[in-house]
Amino acid sequence: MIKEQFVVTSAQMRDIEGRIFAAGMPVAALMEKVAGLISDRLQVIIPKGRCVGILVGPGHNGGDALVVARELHFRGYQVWIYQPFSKLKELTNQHFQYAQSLGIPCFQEIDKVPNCDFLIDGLFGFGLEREITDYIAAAINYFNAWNKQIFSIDLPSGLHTDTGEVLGVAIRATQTFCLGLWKQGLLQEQALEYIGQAELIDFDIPLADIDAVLGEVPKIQRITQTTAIGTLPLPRSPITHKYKSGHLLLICGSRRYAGGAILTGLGARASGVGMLSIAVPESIKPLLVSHLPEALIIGCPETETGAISHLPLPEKTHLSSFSVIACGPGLTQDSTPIVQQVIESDVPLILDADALNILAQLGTISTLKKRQTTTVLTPHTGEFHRLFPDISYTNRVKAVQTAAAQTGAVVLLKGARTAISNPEGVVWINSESTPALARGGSGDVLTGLMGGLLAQAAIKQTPIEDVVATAAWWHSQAGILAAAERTELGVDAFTLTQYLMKVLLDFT
Ligand SMILES: NC(=O)C1=CN([C@@H]2O[C@H](COP(=O)(O)OP(=O)(O)OC[C@H]3O[C@@H](n4cnc5c(N)ncnc54)[C@H](O)[C@@H]3O)[C@@H](O)[C@H]2O)[C@@H](O)CC1
Ligand SMILES: Nc1ncnc2c1ncn2[C@@H]1O[C@H](COP(=O)(O)OP(=O)(O)O)[C@@H](O)[C@H]1O
Ligand SMILES: [K+]
Repeated sequence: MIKEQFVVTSAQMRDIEGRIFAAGMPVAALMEKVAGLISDRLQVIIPKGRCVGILVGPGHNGGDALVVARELHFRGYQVWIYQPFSKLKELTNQHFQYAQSLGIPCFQEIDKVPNCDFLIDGLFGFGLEREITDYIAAAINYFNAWNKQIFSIDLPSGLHTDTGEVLGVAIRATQTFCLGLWKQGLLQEQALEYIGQAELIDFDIPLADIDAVLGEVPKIQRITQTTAIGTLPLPRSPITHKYKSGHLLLICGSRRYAGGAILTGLGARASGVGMLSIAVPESIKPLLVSHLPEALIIGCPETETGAISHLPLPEKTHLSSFSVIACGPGLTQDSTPIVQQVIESDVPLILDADALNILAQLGTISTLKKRQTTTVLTPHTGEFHRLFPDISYTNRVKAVQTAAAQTGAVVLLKGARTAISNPEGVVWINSESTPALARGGSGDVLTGLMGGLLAQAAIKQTPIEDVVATAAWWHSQAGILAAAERTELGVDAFTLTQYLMKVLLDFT
């Protein structure tokens, strides 16, 4: 495991730091080390000599900020301190005394602070334990209203370390320097607008201390480039052949939603899967053939609404010749028998979009409980609510853990920070994405991509949830790359499929 993968609660961070201090590392030394790293980063970002306002809280987050104030002061920045608290922790108080002895202007009153273009938020870190009220809340609102660049130490002050919810009011940071290990709250959707650009400041926490607190297999992990790339079926064996790179069956599309089938097919194509079969209603078969000449397009009998009525394949035996089946994009809700058929098959299965809506109608838990092989569900929040009406999805980590435990499936809940859980409750969070993906069709692309990767993984026995996490990572990295080159308005689902390959060229 690498540092970037771990995700901790405030209690776990407290325990980990407690082990470091118990082993002999003086608190003040760690603070000096951490704040020194932050000061180095800030000197790269903030032009020399500029005015910098330091917001200091009563705890060690404030202590960090005071060390930063001292260092920037010596480096020639115009520093002032706003410190409105009457009682400070001992170490924080010492740093405050010293800053004052250096002649750094310190203000207790909000209306006395001079204007400046850069603010350092050292009010609260992972020790925030209750709602922020009265004059501190007023101060946070005041500084937010400046609309200046704010750099938060560890967390934007006011965010709950574990859930990311705003405790009354919170600093809207331009950048957040998360200390040591990613805090769980920084990976929650509701925190995103307060975090700004987040980066991890590694201060050499021994892995032994992390393992001692989080255990061998941590419950929650951040998907990282390293883990994602490591899971890809690369490099290929020189003696491979098309059947050794998996055979994926997509069951998707309808006369009404032909595009969904094409997008899913293009996502699958980008995965590198060896053999791709796509079952669609007969009437749109020519369309698929023209877009995906390499795929085996299976024209199916269709209902009068233009949905697949049944698969023309001979019963089950044929289905089991596929490594993976991905079913749902553009299917419409008139294809219930197909969804029942694939659920009853013994083939690893991804259900998305309308297949999920049909599953919800059939009864999520009762229908899935018969399945013995791999099932992956990829709902967005709306589909999730239909599938699991009594699971709240405000805490998305808990939501996917509960859904996965109840169904025995791997559950991926799509969104700005996609969360994935396996039935044992191990959760992966995709912590980097782009709102450019929030457009119709981009979920279809993910389904195809994931199906193709799973089909290849079946050959290599790669754990299912690692492959699902890699698909989510690859998909969002393609969105990020496309948005960088075409703006966040320029990433339609078809374009997204074209960027999937570019991502790998960057990372491999
Ligand atoms: N533990 C350590 O020695 C280290 C901690 N670090 C820094 O210290 C921070 C944790 O320090 P602390 O544990 O002191 O906690 P914080 O500095 O996050 O602040 C908690 C303090 O604020 C008070 N407080 C909490 N909620 C409040 C509210 N709503 N209104 C008013 N006061 C409130 C608490 O009573 C406590 O004194 C980390 O986020 C990080 O910035 C790093 O320097 C590494 C070393
Ligand atoms: N605000 C956002 N930021 C980043 N990614 C997002 C955001 N909103 C949605 N997404 C991603 O976009 C895709 C949308 O999928 P979905 O809702 O299934 O679309 P469709 O069903 O139309 O294909 C998912 O991969 C989801 O994670
Ligand atoms: K802070």
